Amino acid sequence: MKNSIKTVNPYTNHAIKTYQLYDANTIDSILNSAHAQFREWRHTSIKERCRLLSHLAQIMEDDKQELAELISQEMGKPILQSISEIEKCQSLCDFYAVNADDFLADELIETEASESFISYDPLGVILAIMPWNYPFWQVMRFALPTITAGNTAILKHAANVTGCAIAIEKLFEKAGYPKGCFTAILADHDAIEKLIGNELIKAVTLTGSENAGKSIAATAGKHLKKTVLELGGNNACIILDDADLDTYMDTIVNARMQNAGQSCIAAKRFIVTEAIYDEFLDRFKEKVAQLNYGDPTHAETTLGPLAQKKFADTIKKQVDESVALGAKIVVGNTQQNAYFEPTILTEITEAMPVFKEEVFGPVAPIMKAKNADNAFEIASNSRFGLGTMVFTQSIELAQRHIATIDDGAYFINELVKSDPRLPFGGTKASGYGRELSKEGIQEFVNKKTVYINH
Ligand SMILES: O=CCCC(=O)O
Repeated sequence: MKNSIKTVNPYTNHAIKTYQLYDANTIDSILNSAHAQFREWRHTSIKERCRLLSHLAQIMEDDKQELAELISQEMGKPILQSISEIEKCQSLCDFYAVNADDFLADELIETEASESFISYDPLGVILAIMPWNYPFWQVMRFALPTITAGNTAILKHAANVTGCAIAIEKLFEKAGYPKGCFTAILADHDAIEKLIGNELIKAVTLTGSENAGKSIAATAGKHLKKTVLELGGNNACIILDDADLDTYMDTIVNARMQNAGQSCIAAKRFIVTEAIYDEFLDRFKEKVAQLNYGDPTHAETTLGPLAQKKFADTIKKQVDESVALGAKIVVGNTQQNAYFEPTILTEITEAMPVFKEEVFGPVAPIMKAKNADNAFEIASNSRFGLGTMVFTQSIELAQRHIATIDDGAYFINELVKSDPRLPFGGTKASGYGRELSKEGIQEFVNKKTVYINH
């Protein structure tokens, strides 16, 4: 069994660093220390927790360039997008620093009692298993509300972003969080399974693939532990005849191509009504041709490699299988190591991998729909349920579908995106539970009923 992790820069293919996995004793002592800290931390005031959030935002501001460079080096994200990722983490600190007090305040409910209310109490040590595609944001999205609610956190990050995991732990330390509030562990799957079974772990959250979600939820279920799962997506992007392409074409292309397409909420199926189809395809092609592939550390780069060569291999297979089933390549479909050329495909059927599977890279299958009803019908044919977006000037028509979309999000004239103020999460094979907003900070709490007669 491997007992080390080697990180590799996907653009240069050069090794970055080797890390030893933690042994069982080290993991035990981290868990004990997180638990010991929880017993203290749960009694700190919300005011103090919010002060630390603001301090954390300031430290990220000071270290922004260095942190962003680490993201770009470990997973190939273009530097300006890495900087935005750090800034989004700062905005999340700011959001909870202002709102946590309200979100966690006792909620009075009138009954026959002299007083009755819900008290939002922390649970204990929460384990997070996080992915590499937004290596700071996804971790902070879990950690900031969870810790601010009075829990402590242990992170098992994706191996290819181990440097980011350690940098995040250091950020919490530098911001003044007590030791044990947030700790990263370097561990393999077996160690994680064992950890989930430990009585000191009170709940588990995972952002990752559907299979990883099923496996972690099964283990957690065996031990009756709560899980929050944010899994894959296959978001439809519907373009209706009256879409305002002048205004939204950049947004639409960005919905698929940002982060080299490696986003759970990316637009992964474009469903375009007949009358606008040809114009849309031409304009999409034109924008894709303007993407600038290159060194992720250069500011002019807008498209980086995929985070690992094996991810590009998977995409190549999904595209080739779709082509064998009749898809037509308009542009793209070449691969070189971790680079996968932005690819546009047409003549798509619902049996093809590019339609029914999540394709985690810069691949845009574009389908023709007869009309709006047909477009929404095709869009709904997915096992996944993260989000749907529609571009149209017929707002009333789009609004009529609010009740019929089964996903966790529905965006009209905007790409599906996460926002600290809004709940984030999916349905069906995309998982369950919500992150961000008031919903997110109330996921890992005991909503305790308190009933008092004087
Ligand atoms: O991969 C999922 C996207 C994450 C986000 O934007 O919050």
